[in-house]
Order: sequence, then structure tokens, then C-alpha cells
Amino acid sequence: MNADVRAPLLSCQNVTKRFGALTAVDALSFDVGAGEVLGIGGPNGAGKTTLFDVMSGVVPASSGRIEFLGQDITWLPPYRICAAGLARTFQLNAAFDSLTTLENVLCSAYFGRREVTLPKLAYDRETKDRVDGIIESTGLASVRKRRADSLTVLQRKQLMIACALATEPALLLLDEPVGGLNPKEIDQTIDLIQRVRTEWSTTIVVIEHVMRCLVALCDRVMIMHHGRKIYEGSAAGVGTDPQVVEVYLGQWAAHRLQHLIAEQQTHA
Ligand SMILES: Nc1ncnc2c1ncn2[C@@H]1O[C@H](COP(=O)(O)OP(=O)(O)OP(=O)(O)O)[C@@H](O)[C@H]1O
Repeated sequence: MNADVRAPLLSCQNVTKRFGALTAVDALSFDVGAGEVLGIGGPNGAGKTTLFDVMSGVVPASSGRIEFLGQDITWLPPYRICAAGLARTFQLNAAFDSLTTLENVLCSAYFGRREVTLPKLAYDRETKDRVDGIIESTGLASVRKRRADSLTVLQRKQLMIACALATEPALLLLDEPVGGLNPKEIDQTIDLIQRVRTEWSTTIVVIEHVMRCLVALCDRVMIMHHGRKIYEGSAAGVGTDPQVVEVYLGQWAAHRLQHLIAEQQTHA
């Protein structure tokens, strides 16, 4: 798919985030086209999660502008950004531990799209059915009545995706969705993200260190270093970019990535 022909769903222009003297995100500009999957990689501390924090309103930008669906969302609080259709997951578990899987996803469906007043919490039949469908699709049906703090690492990651989907996002930000998972679980999660893209028509930006995940999922990859973009292009080009190999992958991982891409092209 050619991302260039699509109107941008999200546009980041010179986005900067400073923590005191440290510039975690440094005048970063990029677009995300409707329907595409953009992968973000880069060394630890490159500013990837901070970028998600700024995009989702968790921390305010120091400067720059973020447009989503034609609206300036740069200074909006997280709940308004979520209500506008931009949802995210976190590297670490971010569910309500004492609530069940079902209750967590219902809460997201209820609070994610509207400005509602506590303590009112009422779900209509349509919402309940939609939530049941999401729980089924994300692989959580067998644990729908289990408390979140009793779930496995994979299930907790699935729960974060389920909660995000319950807000009906146009854009979903996934922060290391396969971090800490074993190879079989990684395959399951790649399959889930592919289904999120096709079945929910969701545009996705995914931060990941696991290169085979980025290769399997992404139309385009951006690599960050010291808060800046050092590469933007195909996943296939990542392993041959001298600066990316130097500061991030190293020769061994770059070689493995090239091998993986060659294998994928053979089977395509
Ligand atoms: N709240 C904060 N206060 C001060 N410094 C912060 C804060 N959050 C992040 N940083 C710093 O900003 C830089 C970027 O961190 P960030 O977590 O965005 O990197 P990352 O690319 O996501 O790394 P990783 O791959 O390890 O998750 C790091 O130097 C980090 O220590």
C-alpha cells in the first residue's frame, strides 16, 4: 500500500518534549495515513514512549503541534483525546486490578467516548454485546469474570488492547505490545493486531523492539534516536541503513533482519 496517497489521519509538526535540560522528543515531524500501520523503533531512551505520552495527552508537549482528524489536539487532556478517537496501550499493565476483565472493558466502553459524570455507570444492551464481541476477539473469553490482577502477562496485554478497542478508536497507539512475551505469544499478538487492523479498520502506530513484529505488521517504519527521526521508510530498509545499524541494531541483528525479510519475500 502506498501511504503517500492517503490524507494524514494524524500529523505531528515539530513536536518537542523537554524534561528540564533533557530533550526527550526533539522537533519531530511525521504523518500517519488513515489505514496504515506505522512502526516506531530505536534504542532505549530514544523518546518513543514520551512521544506516545505527548500524542495521547499524558504529558503536555513543550512545543509543536499535533493534528488528529483535522483537529488541533496538542493541548487537550487525555480523556478528550481518547473521546476524539485516539486510544493507546502502555508498556506496563494499565488495567484496574480489582475489576474483572469484563468490568475493565465495560468501563472503557462507557468512559472512553463520552464525557460522563461519576458515579453514573449504565450500559445498554448494544454496548454489552459490543464488549462481549471484543472480549471474544481478543482471546479473553475464558477469563472474562477473572480479576485483572490474576491474568497472565499475555492476557493483561490483550486486556489493554480490548479496553482501547472498546473506545472505538480511529487511531490506536501500541507501546511494546509483545515485550516480555514468548515466541508463541508473540505470534498470537501479531495475529491479533493484524485482525484489529482489518476487522476494526483501525490505523495503528506501534512501538516495538522485536523486529519480526515490525516486519510482519508495518507498512512503514520510523527509527528514533535522541528524540529525533533517523530513519523513515520500509521495514526492509532498516537493516541496511548505516546509522540505524550503528546506533540501534548492530551488525548481528541487522543481518538477522535481512535474513527475515528475504525469507518473507520468498514466501510472499
Ligand atoms: N517524566 C520524566 N521525567 C524526566 N525524564 C523523563 C521522563 N520520562 C522520560 N524521561 C526521559 O526521557 C528520555 C526518553 O525516554 P522514553 O521512555 O521516552 O524512551 P523510549 O525510547 O521509550 O525508551 P525504551 O525503549 O527504553 O522504552 C529518557 O532519557 C528518559 O529517562
